[in-house]
Amino acid sequence: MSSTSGTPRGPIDSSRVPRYAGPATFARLPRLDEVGTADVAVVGVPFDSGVSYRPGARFGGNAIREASRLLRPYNPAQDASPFALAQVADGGDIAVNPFNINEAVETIEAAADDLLGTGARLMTLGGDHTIALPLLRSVAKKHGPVALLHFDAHLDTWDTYFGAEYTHGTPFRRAVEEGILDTEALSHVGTRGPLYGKQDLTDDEKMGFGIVTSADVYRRGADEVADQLRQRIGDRPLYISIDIDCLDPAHAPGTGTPEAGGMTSRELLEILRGLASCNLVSADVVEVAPAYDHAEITSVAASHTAYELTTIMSRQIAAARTAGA
Ligand SMILES: N=C(N)NCCCC(=O)O
Ligand SMILES: [Zn+2]
Ligand SMILES: [Zn+2]
Repeated sequence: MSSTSGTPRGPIDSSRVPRYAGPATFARLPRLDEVGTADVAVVGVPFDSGVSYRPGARFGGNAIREASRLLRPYNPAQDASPFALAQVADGGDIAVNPFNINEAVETIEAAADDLLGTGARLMTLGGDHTIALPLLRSVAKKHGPVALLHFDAHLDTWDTYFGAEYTHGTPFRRAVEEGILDTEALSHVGTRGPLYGKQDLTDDEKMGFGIVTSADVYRRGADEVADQLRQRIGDRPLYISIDIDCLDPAHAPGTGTPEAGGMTSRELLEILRGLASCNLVSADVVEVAPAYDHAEITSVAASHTAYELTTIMSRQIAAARTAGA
């Protein structure tokens, strides 16, 4: 059955089947092959060959799925039941070559093309931040250059590492060079930590990015930051890329390049809720490296982050359907 028409199939009922039983899918949702097509496809990309420090984000997607067993069907913060409003399904993993970054980038783009071609929006679970480039390429083929909200401790607009163009520190410079971002609406949020030089900031600004540092979030508060971001984005098609290291290492220790002084998970979730009216076409949550995690702190934060993003998309899909009906 194609579930984009008819009643969406929701998560396994945790009052009947204990939530710790059985194989993990995101939020205990059905697999994509069980429902045919989905409005939102949650997909893993187990790839971390683009990292500059600690490896391990290839295991991030499955760690987020495991942690997401505790998510419940109603989201009070957005007053919505995301899995009833739209068909959300777990599309499994995009299997990519760990020994050839260029090939991996091509494979991710092709797989994203296929999924977006079915009409689904993507909620991608990384993987390291390299994967944002092929995902953005694919989204831009469908929507044209997109607005980007990039939550991260890092700029990720550096040029190359050891001569490599495709790494987790360089996806957004490549994306600007390729013309797949709307340079009127680019923001980093949560930025902090030492840089290679002041030029990093000058280059970044020239590419069109605005910066909301983690200290700005602390000083101005989540609501004001969300208002400012919303104004900049307007009704443009929006892609949100969330590097879990935007959070303080206290809130997300399980990541590859941790930086002190980050946002709290409460701040991140609140900013996202403040963006609920934006036209979110796809999103990713990347850089969860479970080997450095403790008590699933990081993967729980990442699962709630993906839940808020999924809720935003589901609400918009339902609203568009009502408007079109
Ligand atoms: N995208 C992430 N997580 N990190 C980028 C850090 C690049 C560097 O080592 O300078
Ligand atoms: Zn980062
Ligand atoms: Zn990053």
